[in-house]
Amino acid sequence: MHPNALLDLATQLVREVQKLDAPADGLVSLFFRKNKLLGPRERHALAETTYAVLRQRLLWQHLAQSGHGPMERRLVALAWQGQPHVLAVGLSTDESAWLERTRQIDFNTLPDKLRHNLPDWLSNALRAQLPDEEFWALVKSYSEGAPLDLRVNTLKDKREAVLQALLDAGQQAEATPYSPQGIRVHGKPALQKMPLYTNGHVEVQDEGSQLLALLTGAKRGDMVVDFCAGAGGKTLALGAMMRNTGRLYAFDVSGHRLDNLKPRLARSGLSNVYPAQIAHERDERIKRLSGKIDRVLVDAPCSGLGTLRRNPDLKWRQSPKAVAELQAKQLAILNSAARLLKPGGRLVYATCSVMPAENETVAEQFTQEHQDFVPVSSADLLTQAGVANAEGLCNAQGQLRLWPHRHATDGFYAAVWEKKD
Ligand SMILES: C[S@@+](CC[C@H](N)C(=O)[O-])C[C@H]1O[C@@H](n2cnc3c(N)ncnc32)[C@H](O)[C@@H]1O
Repeated sequence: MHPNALLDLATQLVREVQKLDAPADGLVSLFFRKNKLLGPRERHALAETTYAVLRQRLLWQHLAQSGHGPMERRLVALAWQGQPHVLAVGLSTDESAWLERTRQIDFNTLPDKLRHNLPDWLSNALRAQLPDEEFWALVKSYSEGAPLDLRVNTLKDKREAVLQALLDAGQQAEATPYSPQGIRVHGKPALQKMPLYTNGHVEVQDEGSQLLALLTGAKRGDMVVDFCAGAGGKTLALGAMMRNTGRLYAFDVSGHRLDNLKPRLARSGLSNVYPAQIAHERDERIKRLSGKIDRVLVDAPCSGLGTLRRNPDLKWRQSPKAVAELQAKQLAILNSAARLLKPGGRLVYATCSVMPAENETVAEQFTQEHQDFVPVSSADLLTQAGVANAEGLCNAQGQLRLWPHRHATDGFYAAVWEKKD
């Protein structure tokens, strides 16, 4: 495609995504479905440029003020991630001269806000939790993107064997430092074409997610509920921990998300999973299973603010009001899910958020209101599950608290309780 046409399409895509009225990943996929002539390399350039605009939106908007022409075209020029010749050929002489002038600016001299590219409410919430140096390390991690983590399906294979197969196929990969089932792959392999993937030996799953599943301690013969199962990332991990025995209910209010679990289940070889759409957290099905379940995982709907490496649009699409609304929902779901547990059973509450309002605050309120649930240290449970240096993954209360800049995972949180006998 001619550079002019490619820059025009990039401008259109950035205009769509900048409306911030829908998740960026969905808008990018939709755009590619509508523009079938784009080749893989062009798609990559457009997607990466769009994400680069979102990641450093305040900086680019500030620099774009000095240029001419449509704002989105200026943002594309500033954040361009494709081949340099596209800009060299596609931009006018004036545009090229302007871009060159912006490149002379030393970004380190700019105000903090243009360097961290976060809305005030979010930077304040992060700074309240992290010393200055760590805050900037976190900001840096956001612009580096996320690695590709795989979880080995232990029903079908062993981590060492999968790792060797990947290395033999010329991939750069290594065992993840914490999860005993994890492999981190560098570069962008065509995973979906690999037999290891199509035959269900591996699934894509952030190392942090793998640790959440481990916290449940689900084992052979257990009755387990994955309350907010979605497309089943954690369901699959739980089913493998249970060695395909017992009964694993995968509940979600979204039938569409549960539908996405089906092909993954087929690949995984699991036959102990019972997906079921529920109307809400107080659905009749939940009442019927009350007091019968050994392990409940509540992977609650959350702001997703722990996933900014992958979803930079969320920092512009979320708000303090949305976080407060989510907190109320999270407590309602947790309270309802807790009723499922039998005495001695274990409850895990998890989010992919770094906001205390969705994490420690929810856990504290639950503990205060449920004298029959005793908090359990995630650090101890992870150590028992064979995770090295588990203390370093947890907050002062022993709850799992993962950070991209510290642990190279998404920002996950988990609190665990056991129901008194
Ligand atoms: C963080 S996502 C789950 C991700 C999933 N566990 C995984 O590992 O792929 C949260 C899920 O909660 C679901 N959800 C929202 N409200 C719910 C409710 N009241 N009861 C059960 N699930 C709910 C959403 O549809 C969404 O799929």
